[in-house]
Amino acid sequence: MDKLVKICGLSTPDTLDAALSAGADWVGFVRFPKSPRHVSLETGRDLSAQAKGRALRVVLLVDADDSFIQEAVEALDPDLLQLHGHEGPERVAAIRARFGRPVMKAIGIAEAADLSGLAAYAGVADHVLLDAKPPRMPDALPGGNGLSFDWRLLVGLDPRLPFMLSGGLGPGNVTEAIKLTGSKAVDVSSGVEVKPGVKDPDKIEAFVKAARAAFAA
Ligand SMILES: O=C(O)c1ccccc1NCC(=O)[C@H](O)[C@H](O)COP(=O)(O)O
Repeated sequence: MDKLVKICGLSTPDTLDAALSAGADWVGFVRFPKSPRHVSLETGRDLSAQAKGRALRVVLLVDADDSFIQEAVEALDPDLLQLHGHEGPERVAAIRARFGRPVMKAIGIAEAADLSGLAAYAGVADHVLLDAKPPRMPDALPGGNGLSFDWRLLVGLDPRLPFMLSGGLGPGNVTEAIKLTGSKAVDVSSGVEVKPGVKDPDKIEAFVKAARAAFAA
């Protein structure tokens, strides 16, 4: 995987423009109604058109059924689908085959044992997103919680497919995260916000700059 910076949960033209102008490689749009970052099909269509040709467009879905995925694919025409629920290898393979888009499967990490599930996605998913496991609370979101996991778990890891590091990253810690894990790809949502769902253009720019500098070091 090339060196990649992804800004996830963009929901307005201005903050999307900030991400594109800062040089984000991937931009993410959330299609999950319980999320403060959820975009309607109409907004998603417009944002996706704005990003087309400037960044790879990712649509994030959580345990979505085929009709929900179909309408997202038709409206947003994503370059990649991010599956952030309990989709197992068979479901990931089925979605990839049916919708003809590359897929990134999110895996929640809290301890070393959580990494053992990765191998099952080799040859099935195109990428994995290693994210912090969500808190065990009834209303917790499956992702976008601003929580980190212990990055030392990734030292020496052979994930057998390209991985992107996520969870609690921000302009102030992405340098250390890249240095420690050697990750070639990073993803952020809460760390470039002023409050859940409200992105900050200055933080977006600072994050992209810090990640690029760390990749180059
Ligand atoms: O961002 C959300 O609201 C969201 C909702 C449901 C599932 C996943 C969600 N976000 C996942 C992401 O891609 C985030 O970028 C990733 O979990 C990291 O989030 P953060 O720790 O807030 O940077």
